[in-house]
Amino acid sequence: MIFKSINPFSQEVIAEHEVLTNIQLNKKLQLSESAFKKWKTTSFQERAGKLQNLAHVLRENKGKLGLLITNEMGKILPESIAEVEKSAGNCDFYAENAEQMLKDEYYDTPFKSMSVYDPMGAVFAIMPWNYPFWQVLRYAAPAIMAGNVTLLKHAPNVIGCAKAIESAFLEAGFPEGIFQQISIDIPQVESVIASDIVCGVTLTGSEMAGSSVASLAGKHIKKSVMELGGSDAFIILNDADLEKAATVATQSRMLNAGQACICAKRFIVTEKVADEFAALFAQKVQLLQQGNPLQDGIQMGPLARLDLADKLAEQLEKSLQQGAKLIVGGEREKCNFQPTVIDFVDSNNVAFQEETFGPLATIIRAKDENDAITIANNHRYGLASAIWTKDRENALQLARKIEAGNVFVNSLVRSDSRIPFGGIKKSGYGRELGTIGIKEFMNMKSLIIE
Ligand SMILES: O=CCCC(=O)O
Repeated sequence: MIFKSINPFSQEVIAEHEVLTNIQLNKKLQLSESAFKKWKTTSFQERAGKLQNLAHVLRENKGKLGLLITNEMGKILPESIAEVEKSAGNCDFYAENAEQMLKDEYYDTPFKSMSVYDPMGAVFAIMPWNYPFWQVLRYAAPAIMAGNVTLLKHAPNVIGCAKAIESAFLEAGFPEGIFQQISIDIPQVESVIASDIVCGVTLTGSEMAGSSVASLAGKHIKKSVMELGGSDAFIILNDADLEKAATVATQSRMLNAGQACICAKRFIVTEKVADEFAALFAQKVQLLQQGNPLQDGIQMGPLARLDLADKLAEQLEKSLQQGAKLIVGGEREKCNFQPTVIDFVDSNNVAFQEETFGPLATIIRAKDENDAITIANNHRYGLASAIWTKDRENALQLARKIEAGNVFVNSLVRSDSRIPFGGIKKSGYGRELGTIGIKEFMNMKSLIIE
């Protein structure tokens, strides 16, 4: 069996990658085990030196790696290069901070008591194609700094990126087996999870993939972190700076051609300012230049695969049948989906209920502030949200009422190495990034000494 990398803009097959046989997979698992035995004994200093080398290798090659990302999944070249830089930044962050984050913790007891953090083995990662470098370095940098090793099953359409990341680790001086990419098919996933060397599973992907992988992790008593879908609310209140909100709304929905879990998907606007916001938003979305992601000046490339464009087109058609009004875009040619805005969406509409993974923005009109929060929370997902208002105090009160893992006020929702990231409800559980991110796959061992 082979996985094909297909350039979504040209539809050319750019590479073919063979799926590992079970014998080859077992060898990789054995290599993980022997690599872990040595790696867990290395000092933070040694690991940090290698991770900083990796950051350097990524930055030195950002042009070439950026081009690979764009060719495999279609995002515009500047976004691809920025993704490589952000990944390098995450390596630096954990290289600099891991030792402090994992220092022993002492307790106030009449006897001596403390907790120490031990690495546990191989973190098995199942990662998506939308940020093929960032999603990987986001979990791998902390896992490896903590003394764990890792096995990556990347999405079949970005195996070239997976191989390039593995090569970058080797070029940075990491011993073989610390980071391994494994091109495997879905039926092989359980054997990896079941393997004794695997201490846990981290998955970024769809709710359906999360549910089945989390079940397997449960069956084999392995910890899991799930970063799943989202339908983030972008709430605009009467006193918001509408011009700025519309600019950030455009960015937040359309970046990466709308293919991010944390793209704003539901624009919930209070009635008083809804017409004005809709007009500003439509104007900005209409100006976006869509086309060849390698061409200067292009702001949005194609969707990553034809089936994704088919699904979005279907969601758009249904939502219009259900009463939404098309105000911008709506056309689609192969993987190129016009940036689109629909208005007068209600909570029964498919574009409200389902995650829309592409450049389709939905405007929902709310009676007032309380209604806006109720609408935002009336959803199966709870990844992130944004609130736009000039009243910062009120914003903080409202932010506390939002059911999501992250809430941003007057700002673009984004991930940041320093800040925990993850969701609730069907958006998953566990956290990546920050201090909590590095502790997810550690044995917090308590020591009590009388
Ligand atoms: O797809 C979601 C991840 C986006 C990010 O971490 O910035």
